Order: sequence, then C-alpha cells, then structure tokens
Amino acid sequence: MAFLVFSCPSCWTGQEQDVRRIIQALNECLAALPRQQLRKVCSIGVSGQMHGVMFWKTGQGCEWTEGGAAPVFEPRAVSQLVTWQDGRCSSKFLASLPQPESHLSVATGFGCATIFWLLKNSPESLKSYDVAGTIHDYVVAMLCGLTRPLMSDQNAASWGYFNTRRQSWNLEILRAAGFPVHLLPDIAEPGSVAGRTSRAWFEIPKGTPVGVALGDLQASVYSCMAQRTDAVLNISTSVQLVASMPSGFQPAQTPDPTAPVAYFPYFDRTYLAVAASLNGGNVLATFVRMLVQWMADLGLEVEESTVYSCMIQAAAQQRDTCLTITPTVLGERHLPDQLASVTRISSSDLSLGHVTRALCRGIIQNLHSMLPFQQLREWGVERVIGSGSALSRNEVLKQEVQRAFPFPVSYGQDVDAAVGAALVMLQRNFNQQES
Ligand SMILES: Nc1ncnc2c1ncn2[C@@H]1O[C@H](COP(=O)(O)OP(=O)(O)O)[C@@H](O)[C@H]1O
Ligand SMILES: O=C(CO)[C@@H](O)[C@H](O)[C@H](O)[C@H](O)COP(=O)(O)O
Repeated sequence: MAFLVFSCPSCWTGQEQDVRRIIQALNECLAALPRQQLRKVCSIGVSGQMHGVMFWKTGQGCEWTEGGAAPVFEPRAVSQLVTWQDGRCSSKFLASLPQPESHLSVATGFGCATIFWLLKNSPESLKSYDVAGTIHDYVVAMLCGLTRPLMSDQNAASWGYFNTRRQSWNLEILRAAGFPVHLLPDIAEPGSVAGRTSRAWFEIPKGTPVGVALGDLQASVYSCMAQRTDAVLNISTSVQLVASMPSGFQPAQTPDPTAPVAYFPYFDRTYLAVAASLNGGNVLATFVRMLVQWMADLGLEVEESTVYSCMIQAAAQQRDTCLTITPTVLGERHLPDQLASVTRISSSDLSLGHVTRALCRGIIQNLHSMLPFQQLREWGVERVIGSGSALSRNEVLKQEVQRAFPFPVSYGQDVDAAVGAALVMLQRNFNQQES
C-alpha cells in the first residue's frame, strides 16, 4: 500500500480526502438500497466532483471481497484524493507552468496543476502509481476491471491542459515540461459506456453496463435543464450559474485566466457557460463556525444548527441593509488573491440580521459580478432553476436570488447529479442496449 507523503510548506492549504472512506460511504449507500431493486439495475451512471485527482496502481487499485452480505470492492494501492478545493498551487506557481493549448485556463485544485505541484514538491510520491483519474473515474475503472481508466472530456477539461476541440491532452506541451503523461487517462465520449461490471456488485448483476463518469456539474444540469432557455443556479458548498450555449458555439481557443466565465464541455460537443464561484454556502458555514467559536471563547455553547436558524430568522426580519460584504473568503479562480471585505459599516447596521442579510446579498452580488444577469437574457434565458442545499435551506438567500435575477426562479424537485447520471444512461444508451 502506498500513500502520498508531502513535507508541507506552511503557505499552502492542501485539501485531501481519504479514498477508503469515500468508497466505504459508497458501499453504505448501496447496502441501504433494497436488494430486490438492485437486482433489476440495467445500467450504472456515475458522476462526481470535477477537477480532483487521485492515483492508483494498475491491477492493484482494489480488492474484491465476497465476504459479508454482498460482493464489494475496497481500495488498495491508492493515494489520497486531492480535491477541487485544494489550495496548494499559488498564483506564482501557476504562473510558472506552461501555457495550455486549451480554451480553459488552469487553477489550483485542477488535476494537472496538482500533478505539476507533486512533480516539483514530492516527486517520490508519484513513483508509487502508474495511473490517475478523478475519484469517479476510479470507481468506473474498478467496477469494470479496466487496466487504464477512461475519462470523459467533461472531467478531462476540468483538469486543464485538455483541448476540447481536438479531444486530446496537450501531450507535447506537457511532455516538454517533464509532466508524467503516462498518468493521463484515455478519453471517451460522455454518455458512452465505459465497460461492464466485471463481477456482481452488491445485488447488481455481473455484466451490467457502466457509463463513462460525468462531471457533477454537467450531470446536475442534465437532471433539470428542460429547455435551452433555462439557466441553472446551484448554491451548496460553492456556487455555479450555468447557461447552455447554442450548438455550434466554439469558445476562443486561448485561455484567459482573468475571465470569470468558463465554457465547460457538455454533451454532443456543445458547451455550458459557467460562472463557478468558490464562495457559496461555505461562506455562511465559515460565519457560523466563527460565531460558534466566539461563543465558546466567551464560555457559551451553541449548536451550529441553532445559529443557522437564528441568523436566517433575524435576516428574514431585516429586509434591507446598507452593510456591504464582498464574501470572497476563498478568492475566486479568476481572482485568487482577492479576499473578502466589509464596507459601509455603520453602528446601526451591526445586528445579526444586518450581517446575515449582507452576507447572503454579497454571495449573489459576487456571482452577478462574475456573470451579469442581463447577459443571461442576451443568451435567451427565460427562467432560472434554483438548486442546492444552501439555497433550499435558506429563505433569505432565496429572497436575494429573487431580488437580483430579472427572471422567475423555480426550484426543481430532482436537481441532482446522481439523477442526471442515471438519466444519461437511460436516455442516451437506450438504443445501444436495445440493439
Ligand atoms: N442547518 C442549516 N440551515 C441552513 N443552511 C445550512 C444548514 N447547515 C448547512 N447549511 C448550508 O448548506 C451548505 C451546504 O451544505 P452541505 O449540504 O453539507 O454541502 P454540499 O451540498 O455541498 O455537499 C453549507 O455550506 C451551509 O451554507
Ligand atoms: O468546481 C466545480 C465547477 O468548476 C464543480 O462543479 C465541482 O465539480 C464541485 O463539485 C463543486 O464545486 C462542488 O459542489 P458542491 O459541493 O458545492 O455541491
């Protein structure tokens, strides 16, 4: 078994997750589903958080165990998952990387940037592995027993150094920079089948088709964008505002690291215009944790859930405020070094209601500064579909959305990446399975 081991300079903030625990959570989810239903599964759609990267060793990525109630796979020679929230690549480090031949620029947390960082700071750790992928590419590879992982262009683009027009990695540029290109997965069409389950998985029969893993953003959009005139606004940990570009649209071929809107590949060579803000529900969560800590420092104990409900209630009473909060505590990919600020502070606007109202407004205003909502109208958007737990649980955030958007906002029932991944398999592979 091998792990990535880093000596950590104090200036970067790594964000890693334990692959074993993720797969354990997946197993628990599967175990909770009715066995009868699992027996009837006719195909498996997979999606997951984009940008992140993990490594494993060919042929040793997992072990299947038949013990217990059902056959499951357990990770073996795998690294940690370095997530999309990873902050180890400073602006200076990113500026030292070669210019990609892609319409998308590279930010911290993107797979190829992380690999470049490891190459420079921990080259030994890479030697233990010979393949890499997103966590969802790993799951597909393990289920199907693939020796080399397959990756959809949706996830490849999220790593950087991928040319969506040519559907290929920037191999020459990467090779010239000493990048270990053998780690890069092979590319497959999103919506296609990656393989079939090499064994029974829980009650799901051996030989069940498994789709190439999709990006969670594209899968969520697929679950709810009924018309091209719909935009999707998701606010959970982070925020994404998404509109679909007309077929035939091609983004400019050079990356612009200062552009707040990126064009992500969708299906059938079409693109989604995406304003992906790193500052969403996590801003409120940071505020809540700060209050809980202040209370603890003052000798008082309070539950986070109590703080959420009190602050939302207080802000619901406080319909307006002059207090202005730019809530970018995490910076943004296009402005990594611009952090949060509070302005127009007057002694009359310091209540919990004022601050929470200003925080919620600030999250929406920050999104508006990235993708002005009038632009959506120019793209033909007529309606916004709202989703995400931070939005659905927060009446004040909903009010601020309604206030800022010049469109009706409706809240979808099944706006969910898992639903989208299942629909893709059902709708796009139906003919394939019938023949
Ligand atoms: N009790 C609560 N009431 C209202 N909002 C909450 C509450 N708990 C968490 N949230 C908000 O929901 C956001 C998303 O939480 P969570 O569902 O855990 O993340 P994700 O959907 O990204 O996996 C948090 O960042 C926070 O802003
Ligand atoms: O970062 C982007 C888009 O660039 C995301 O779609 C990415 O895949 C991540 O999953 C999301 O940002 C995280 O989603 P959530 O936890 O905010 O729901």
